[in-house]
Amino acid sequence: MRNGQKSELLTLHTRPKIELRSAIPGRERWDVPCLYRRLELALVVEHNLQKQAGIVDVRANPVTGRMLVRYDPAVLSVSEKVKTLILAVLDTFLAPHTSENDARSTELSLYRLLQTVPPKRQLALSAPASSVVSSLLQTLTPLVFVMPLATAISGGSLLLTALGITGKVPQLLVMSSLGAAIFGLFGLADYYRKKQWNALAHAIEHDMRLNVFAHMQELDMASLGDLSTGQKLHLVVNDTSELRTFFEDGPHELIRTLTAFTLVGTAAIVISPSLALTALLPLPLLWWVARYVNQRSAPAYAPVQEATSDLSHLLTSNLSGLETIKSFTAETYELEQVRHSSEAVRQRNAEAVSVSGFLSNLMQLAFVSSLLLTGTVGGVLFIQGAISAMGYITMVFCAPMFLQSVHSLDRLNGSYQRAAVAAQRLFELLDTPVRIISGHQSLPAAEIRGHITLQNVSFSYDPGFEVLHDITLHIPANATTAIIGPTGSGKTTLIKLILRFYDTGMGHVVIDGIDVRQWVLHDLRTAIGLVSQDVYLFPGTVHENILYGRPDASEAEVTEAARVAEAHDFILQLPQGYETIIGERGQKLSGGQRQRLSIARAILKNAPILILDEATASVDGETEAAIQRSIARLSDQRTIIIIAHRLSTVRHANIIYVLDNGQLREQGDHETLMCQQGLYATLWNVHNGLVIPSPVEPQET
Ligand SMILES: Nc1ncnc2c1ncn2[C@@H]1O[C@H](COP(=O)(O)OP(=O)(O)OP(=O)(O)O)[C@@H](O)[C@H]1O
Repeated sequence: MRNGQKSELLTLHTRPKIELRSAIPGRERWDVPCLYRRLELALVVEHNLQKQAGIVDVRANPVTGRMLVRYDPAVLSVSEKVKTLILAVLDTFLAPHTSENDARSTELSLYRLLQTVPPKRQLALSAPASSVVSSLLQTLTPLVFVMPLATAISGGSLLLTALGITGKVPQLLVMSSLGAAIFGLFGLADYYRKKQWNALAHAIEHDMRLNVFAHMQELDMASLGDLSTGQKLHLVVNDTSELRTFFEDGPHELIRTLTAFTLVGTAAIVISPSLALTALLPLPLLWWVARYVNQRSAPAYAPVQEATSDLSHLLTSNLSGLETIKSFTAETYELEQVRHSSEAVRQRNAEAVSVSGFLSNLMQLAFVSSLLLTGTVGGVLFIQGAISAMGYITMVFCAPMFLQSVHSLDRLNGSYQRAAVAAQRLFELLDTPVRIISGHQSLPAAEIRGHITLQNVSFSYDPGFEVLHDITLHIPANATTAIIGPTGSGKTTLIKLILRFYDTGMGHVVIDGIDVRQWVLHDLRTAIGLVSQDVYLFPGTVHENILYGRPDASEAEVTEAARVAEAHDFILQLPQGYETIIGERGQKLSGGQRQRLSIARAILKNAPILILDEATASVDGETEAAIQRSIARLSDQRTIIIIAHRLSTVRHANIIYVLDNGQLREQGDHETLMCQQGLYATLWNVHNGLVIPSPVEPQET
């Protein structure tokens, strides 16, 4: 960040003024003047506001000084809450010390990013070197025209005459050939330069994308829980590509500008100091016009971007809710919404084109005026004999390149800032420590017996809100254990602790006598087959999805796993059987079919511990009973844990644990628990319609 911007940040630490422009439930547009022309602040505020609970999406626009906030009305019911959040985030980043730290950390991030470049040693050297060569040649390209022209109108080249080439026509031919050679060389050098920077930029993007993705995979659920899928995607795709965009052009633009300044400036001073001064004269004017145009042409397009973003948001939500729209016969209403939104894009675009057309003419006018000034003053100096024809022509041809640099430097600044903020966001994630550290105790799956013990386990997702309280229980090997309890009682949480998606706050989870924290994480998770509540299937074929459980399994093993999961018959009825493509998240299958595929996948994994978390909730009773029978046959070779709300599913389990509100209330087999006449018996009776649940009793399990 520039010093000027730093001080700008420092001066703005009084409470910012913000004003609501428009609001509909779930979406508000705010005027936030302190964001105006402060790209970096806008990006940082946008990033941090997005992390707040209830905020769905934020667009902070430094060009208009406005902010669009999409939020979840269920969490942030009133506008005042959104306002409080915006002010809290602004306060944090406008406070003097924080701003400076933030500026420093942005710069540090870019510096850290540059440190990742040297390992790409060859590219790190060849890209800047090719830029220097290409820039030198580009600065010389005006000579392609200057040399023949000067030869034709002057008395000929003294140098060529001295070399024995006399006569204007031969000299003209030599000059033209030399010019063509320079131009040709520049073409080659620039082609090579583009390839080098492109390769380096893509290598940086590729490495960063892989690092960030790998780190996301390693991070525990608690660290990632703050980021929405959209934000994760933004980091992996958009922020990394922001770095590539900068490296593709930014450093080369800088080298080119410096080369043009140095070469043309030196040439101008050698030819005539007064002409050099003349060439510099229009610079302040041009700088001012370039800034004016850049600052105003972006605002002209900002409303177009906002309208386009609104339209795409509307389309995305409409297209994903097509079934709901149809069921409420709201097609006409939705079409009107889209028509209105699309019309806004068209109108704003027309307005933007008329403004930007004017601004581009203004820029051209400033550019031509600058050239005319140099040309006129140079012409006067030539007439007075202060400079030669060659010098005059050289300046007239070189000045445009010199002056153009001013325009590109201003653009470069914007691209640099976007890359610096993207780098900061990426390093912020990479710096998030991995909290679930693998242990050193290695245990091959074949040697695992599958005794699981929870010793005085307490756990909370958020400090102060304990969801499991002092649980001690034993899950025997080669038997079926059921965990039941009312919704939200902590059943899934308990499973997550066994898998080490989270670590216990207090107490121990022990498998085969070893604390799970001592296990090699890979071994632990390989030893457990999980069918979770939220079935996730990959967009591919049925066969590929089952094979995900054990990629080296044979055809026969895949079919056998499908049979055990009662999936084989329905798979054969699909259009292409096992080769049927099941669509995104398996959307071409019914809920029950999806569940059976995920059971088959877990069975194929053939892990010594199999956990079924509401795995048969969406299949009919008959199919469920068949799956139960198949799984029961597996239970003498492995530990099976079943979580189910349908109590008939767990009736035959060897041991049933009843959780209630994070506490272990009862344990025993079905008969024992029924005799106890406690919570289990009540739930069983409710389940079988023997008791009508009262509002104070648990409604269902
Ligand atoms: N990632 C999370 N962050 C914060 N709280 C959570 C998280 N996941 C679950 N909880 C809370 O922990 C408690 C137990 O949730 P859990 O999913 O373990 O219940 P459950 O018994 O499996 O419920 P269900 O039968 O509805 O699946 C609930 O109060 C829930 O709100």
